[in-house]
This record gives sequence, structure tokens and C-alpha cells, in this order.
Amino acid sequence: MGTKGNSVCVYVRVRPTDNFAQDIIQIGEDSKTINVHIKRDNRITVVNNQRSDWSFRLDGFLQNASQDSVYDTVAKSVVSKALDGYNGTIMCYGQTGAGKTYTITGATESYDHRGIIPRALQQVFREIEARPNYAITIRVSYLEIYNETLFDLLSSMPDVMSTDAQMMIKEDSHGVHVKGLSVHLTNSEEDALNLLFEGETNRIIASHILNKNSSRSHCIFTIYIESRVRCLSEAKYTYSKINLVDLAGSERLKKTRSEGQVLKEASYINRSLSFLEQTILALTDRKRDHIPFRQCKLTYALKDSLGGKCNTILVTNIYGEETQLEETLSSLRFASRMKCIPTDPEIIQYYDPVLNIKNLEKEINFLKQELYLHDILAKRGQGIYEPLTETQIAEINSQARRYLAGTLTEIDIINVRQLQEVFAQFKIILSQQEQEVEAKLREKYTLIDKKNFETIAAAQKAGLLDEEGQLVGELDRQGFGIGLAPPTSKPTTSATKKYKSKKSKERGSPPGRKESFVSPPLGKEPTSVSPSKSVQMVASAKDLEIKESVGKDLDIISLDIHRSELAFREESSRPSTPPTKEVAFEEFKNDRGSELNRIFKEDKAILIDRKKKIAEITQRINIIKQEIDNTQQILSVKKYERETQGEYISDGGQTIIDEEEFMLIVKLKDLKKQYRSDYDELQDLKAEVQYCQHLVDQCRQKLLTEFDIWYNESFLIPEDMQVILKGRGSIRPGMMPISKITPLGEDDQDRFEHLQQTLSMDNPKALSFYNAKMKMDHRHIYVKAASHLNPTRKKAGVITASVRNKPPSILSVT
Ligand SMILES: Nc1ncnc2c1ncn2[C@@H]1O[C@H](COP(=O)(O)OP(=O)(O)OP(=O)(O)O)[C@@H](O)[C@H]1O
Repeated sequence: MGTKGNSVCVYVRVRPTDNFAQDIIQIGEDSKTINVHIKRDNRITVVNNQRSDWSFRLDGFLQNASQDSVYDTVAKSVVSKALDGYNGTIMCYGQTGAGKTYTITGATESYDHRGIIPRALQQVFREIEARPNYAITIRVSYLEIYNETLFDLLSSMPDVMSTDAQMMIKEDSHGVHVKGLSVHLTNSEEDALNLLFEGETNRIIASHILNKNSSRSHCIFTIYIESRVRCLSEAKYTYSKINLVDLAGSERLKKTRSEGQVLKEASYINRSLSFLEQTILALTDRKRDHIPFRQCKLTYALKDSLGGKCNTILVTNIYGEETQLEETLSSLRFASRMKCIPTDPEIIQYYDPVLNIKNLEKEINFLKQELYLHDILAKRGQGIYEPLTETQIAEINSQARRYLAGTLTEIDIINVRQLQEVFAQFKIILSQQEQEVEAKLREKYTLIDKKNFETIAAAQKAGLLDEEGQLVGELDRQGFGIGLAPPTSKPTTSATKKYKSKKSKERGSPPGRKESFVSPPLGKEPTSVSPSKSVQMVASAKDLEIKESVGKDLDIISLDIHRSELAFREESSRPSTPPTKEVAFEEFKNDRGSELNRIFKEDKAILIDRKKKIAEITQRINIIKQEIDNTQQILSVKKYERETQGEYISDGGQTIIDEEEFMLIVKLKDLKKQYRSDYDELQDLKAEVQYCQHLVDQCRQKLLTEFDIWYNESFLIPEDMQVILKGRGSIRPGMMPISKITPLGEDDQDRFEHLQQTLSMDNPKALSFYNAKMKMDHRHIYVKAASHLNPTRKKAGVITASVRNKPPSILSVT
């Protein structure tokens, strides 16, 4: 039998005869070698008449062997292995009447003469009994291929639905199967035998001159075995099949002297057997990529049964008489070719998807328990491996809110699920705050969507928009416009405003600090503050950029000034030792940060006021609650008295109460109303406090950040460096490492190139950035040189640094 690295097993069975040509057919002692020797006179009848000797090496020669011993030799092991999950095929090939049907099916009238199929069914059911740990299901089908047409030999069974659809051979994950072929579940050997016999009676029998009862078709009886371990959690199972094939007679047409219908049958049989031979030849050639299985129905139906992963057995039935020698030789040649087909049988396991999911769920639960245990042992706790509950989500939301409000410094991250929820809650809070802000804005202002033409038209009509569609009071042309100011107050781009700063001396601020400017909130008059000397700033409306932090601080709107574009001058020097931060912060609050500080104080005052109100209203609510309780108590006493003393009932059936009780009920009602209203007010106040707290925290943060910038600019970063760095906006902390800031003796160009070299050596990735910055500064220097050339700084014959990058026409030697 085929095992790993082996080939198809081939046996030869001789039909019993008294005239066995023993001079011609000689069997080796091991019963595995067959030597055929033809006498000279007889060579003419043999296909290759040049030869007179043939030798065939097969797996066994069965002569005068009983059905019993044939089964044991040929089929027993294949059937047993099929129950273990291997596919098996036992095929009978040979000349018509040579005993194929006798071998595969046997004589149905005699138990002893029964063939391989009934014996295989018997073995299958016996082995099932011997394997109590397995749940084995047996099904059978019986297919006939007659004149290249598929027939279901069990279609006459009562449970088969009749259908006009033609049967087709298909392939799927379970191998080759015939679509439309009925497959019958069998619970016992008897059931299965009934099906076999039913099929037998349905076989097409054609009359033939050599054997009247010979079948003219190929028949495949298949036993399907599905085997599962009787363990509920085992998703793996095996699905195997045993194909028991009775091929049609292989004799040649000329010998059969067939005609009409029988000739047609014979030609189909010959063709399919010829394709079978071609397929076998292809299978024996290990280099062949393509095997022509689909050439005919027979080879396609046997695709997964010929060698390969299947245990394949061929029984070649031959006549022993000399007269049949030509066909016998032909059969033996076929057998020896089959013997060359390699086999590598293997169990193919399948997974029950439903059971598989159940098992995986079990595994997940088990792993979760393991994780819980691990957390307990590692004293981690709080591991969340289940979806979060509503309470947990609410807690995370509360944490996120407290974190945003600044009352919670950090959120402990426990696991990925919780982390994802934290982000989700931040998103929710952000969206809520946006809506709140918009709602508040809508309460105070008219918001006009610039993309909505109807609204624009209405706004123009109402005088909120000018003819260009720009909002009155709007400082830029982006997004929503906010404004209620009359058209005359709209700033024009050419308009400039002068702000005179106060002298810093008046406030006692240290000399040398730079001019700073903080705009007031929207709607208030801008004020300028000068910390040190008298500084005149000229800023156009264009220079002012409103930065509105929507959703954060609705009322804090700062105006950031592009200092690089401000014309300011000062002639001062900074102190050699910077003041302590505490001292400087006090200065900053009175000076550059005064406006922010004022807003901060205002917000804080509102916050304190609201908190005070909360305390008051809480007290009031408590008093009302006390009063409600007292009134309820008195009322219940009254009711008790009324009920015990006997009640007055009106004609309408209503209870009549005295005036005192009535007044108490009215009072209770009023108290409850008051309680509800105060409670609502308390909730509003709480929300307001939370909001104010948020503003105060934000304002405090902004104050500190602005202070840091101001402190760095005023006392730490050299002024020359500031000129280089300050293309736009403020020098933010960390923008330039202090260690890199060195007072340089060279001119601007040399200094910058030197700086660039140092920086690019430290971080090559920054080279592009600094190159771009250098180009921008070249432009600035050029502009500066063009407008502020100072003759006193020039020396004869020397081109000053300021003009180094000028066009040649400007270069002049003085
Ligand atoms: N080994 C055997 N012992 C006893 N009788 C046999 C044996 N082999 C064949 N016979 C008998 O020979 C006859 C023909 O055999 P069988 O029908 O099995 O041939 P076959 O090869 O199937 O022919 P066909 O190709 O027409 O189907 C039957 O009556 C059968 O009982």
C-alpha cells in the first residue's frame, strides 16, 4: 500500500481457469514478478511483434485467491487508514469479463463471494464500534459514468429530490465532488449495503458478445468518513473518502465486434481509458506541471484519487488463457505504469468554524483571567480587559474635564482601552465646548456665514456688511465676522494710529527693557504701555492680528504685534545682572502684562463672586429644605388627626380640609417651587464657576508664558541676536539655545554665517531652515541699509556690512 515516498500499489488477479497459460505467464517466487514469454508462432497476435518476452514487477499476483484473502491483501489497510483520515482508492481495471465487478462488488447472491465494497462497509462499521472516542459519520454515493454522462445510481432512493439540473464535477476545499450526486447518510452496515444493492440494480447493463451481463460503464462507489473526537472543544476533524472504482472493460473495439449502441459505448470506454492512461503517464512524470485530469469525466472524478495524497490500489483483472494474451499484456502494461505513480498519503484536517470560534472565545476568557491574576500579583489592579461600562466612561469624562480645567494634573493611563477612551472623551468635550462658545457668541453677536449669500444680503441690508461684503469692524477677511460697530468705525488699511507710551520711570521699572504692547479685549480702546523710556510706536491696523482662541477664552483676545514691522527705537542698555524672576514678574504685571493681569484679576473676581453666590444659594436651599421637611411633618400630623377624628366628605365625594391644612399645602407647594428654582440656579452657577475657573487657569498660564518671553527678550537674549531671530513675532522660549547666543564682533553677515556654520554642524537637518532664514535676513539688511545708512559709521574705502549685499549701484565709497 502506498506510504510516504512510495507508489501506487498494483495487484494482478487472474480469473479462475482450467486453461491457465502457465508456459506463457510465469509468476516469480515472491508472487511479485510476472514474466510473459510468447512463442514465435504466437507473436503475430501481440501488439509489438518484435518482442517475445515481458517482465512486470508488481505488488502481488492473486491466483485462485478467495474473496476473503483478496480483501485482506488489497483493501483492509486502505479502509483502516481511511478511518484515520487518509483518502483511499481501490480501482479494478481489466478486460471485459475478467472479474472486475466480481472483485469490487462480488456476487450479491453469496456472502462468501461478496466483493470489496460490502466487505469495506462491514469493516468501516466494525471499526466505528471499536473507536468509541470518535463520532464518525458515514455517507455513501454511487456514481456511474456512461458515455461521458454522469448518472446517480442512487437517485431512485425516496429521500432524493428529483432535479433536472445536470450533474457536474466540482472541486472545493474537501476535494473533488460531483454536484447533484446524492450522498446518503448511513447508520449501519445494513443501511449501506441496501444502498449498494439499490445502485447495483440500477446499473446499465448492455448486451455484449463477450459477456452478456457485462457492464458498459465506469462505476464509483464512495464511502465518506467524517471523524471527530468526542470532545466538545475539539474543532479539528478529519474528512476522508474511499473510492471503490469498477472501470468498464478495457478490450479493443475490433475484438468486441461491436456495432450500433454497443459500438458507441465501447468507443466512449476506450477513449476514457485512453485518457486515464495519459493521465497516469503524466502523473508518473515528476517534472510535469500540468496533469490533464479534465480531459474526461472519469479522470476528473478521480483527480484526488490517483496517487498523490491518497492511498491508491489498482487491481488488474486478467484472463489466464492464452487466447486473451494480447489483452492481458495490455492490462499488465497499464498496471506497471500505474505502479510508477508516486504517492505521499497524508491526513488532511479541517476545522469546524463554529467550534473554532467557541474555542477562541474560551481562550480569550482564559487569557483575561490570567491577566487579572497577573495584575493582582503585580499589584497593578484596575486592569480593564472588558469593554468599558457607562460608569467607567463617565469617570474618564470627568477626569478629562478636570484635566482640562487644571484641577487634575495627570490622567493615569492603565491600558490601551482606557487610553482610547480618554482621547474619545477629549474629542467629545472639545465639540461640546465649541458648541457652547458658538451659542454664547450668538447670544452676544450677529454671526454671518460668509458663504451664505442670503445671509450676506440680509446683513448688508441691516448695515452690518459693507458693499464689499466685509463685516463692519472686521480686521481680517477670514471665516465668521463678528461686529456691531457702525460703518464709520471700520479701520482702513491705510489708517495708522499713534499710541504714546507712558514713561517707565513713572512706574519705577528698570531701564533698558523693550517696548511692549498688549491690546485690550475686543470692543475696548487699545492702550499702550511703555516700561522704560518714551517710545513712540506706529502700528497700522494691518499690523494688528486678532488671535481669538475659540472655545478657550472667549473674552481674552490678544493683539499680537509684529514687532519686526514696528518702527521703534530706543537707545538704552540693559542691566548687566538680570533681576530675579519674582521682581521682574511684579514689573511685568504692571507693565507689558498689565492688560493680561487685569483680565486675570477680573476673571478671578468673577470666579470668587460666583463661588460666594454658590455658598449663599446652598445655604438658602438648605433652609428651604428644612422648611419643607417641617411643613411636611405638620401636614402628616394634621392628616393623621383628620383621619382619626373622622373626615368630612363633600357631595362630590371630595375630602374637606380645614383652612390651616389648606394653607400648609399651599406653603409646601411654594416652598417646593422655590427649592426647584434655587436648585436650578445652583446648577447654573456651578457650570459658570467651572467655566470661570477654566478661564482663570488659562489666563494665568498665558500670563506666565508672556512673562517668560518678555524676560528672555529683555534680559537674556542679546539684542543683536534678537534682530536676527525676530523676523516675525516674538522669540519664543527654546527657539534659540542660549548657549549659541554669543556677542559677535563681526558685521551682520559674518555673524550670521558663523552662527549658521555652528548650528549646521550641530544639526545638519537644520541647514535648509537656516539658509532660508539667512536669505530673509539679507533682504531685511538691504532694506535697512537703504533707509538707515549712517554716514558716521562708514570709513573711507571700506564697504560697510550694511551695504555688502546691496546692488553695485548703491555701493559707494565715501
Ligand atoms: N475470481 C473469480 N471467481 C469466481 N468467479 C469469477 C471470478 N472472476 C470473475 N468471475 C465470474 O466471471 C464473470 C464475469 O466477471 P465480472 O462481471 O466480474 O467481469 P467484469 O470484468 O466486471 O466485466 P465487465 O467489464 O463487463 O464489467 C462473472 O460471472 C463472475 O462471477
